[in-house]
Amino acid sequence: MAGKFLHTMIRVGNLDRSVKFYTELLGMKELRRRDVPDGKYTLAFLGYGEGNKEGQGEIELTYNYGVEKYELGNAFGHLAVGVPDVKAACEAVRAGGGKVTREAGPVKFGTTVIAFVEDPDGYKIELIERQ
Ligand SMILES: C[C@@H](O)C(=O)SC[C@H](NC(=O)CC[C@H](N)C(=O)O)C(=O)NCC(=O)O
Ligand code: NI
Repeated sequence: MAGKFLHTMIRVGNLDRSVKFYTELLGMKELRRRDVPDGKYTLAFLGYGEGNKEGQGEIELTYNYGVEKYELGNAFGHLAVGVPDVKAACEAVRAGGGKVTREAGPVKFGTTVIAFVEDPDGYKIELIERQ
């Protein structure tokens, strides 16, 4: 079956808090937002460049009215973002009040430089060094 990866959806407890994190600290752009009062939820789609329009994946932030916290469980791993300089990206996240949970350095048993940061809901985001 032909297909195209479009997005990953995560539920967040405060939409503007998450949009601020992904745009101001990770450099994404809010591409569109859709409020669905009948379903009591709001969606915000974020990504780099034009997102799906230029073949890039997007993150779909889902806010359910009045739900401020979720149990993340032990199944979710991480989202991954490619950046030219992981160490600098970690410093930018830290300077913006974000949490770096694994400092920049070669991946265990490998050579690619990675780091991990957490978003405001505690979802892990892997930063991978790539030009
Ligand atoms: C726009 C598209 O990418 C969507 O994912 S909307 C799908 C819709 N989402 C929700 O209902 C989100 C709120 C819900 N309370 C939740 O937390 O998942 C959805 O899942 N619709 C169900 C359906 O059967 O249409
Ligand atoms: Ni979706």
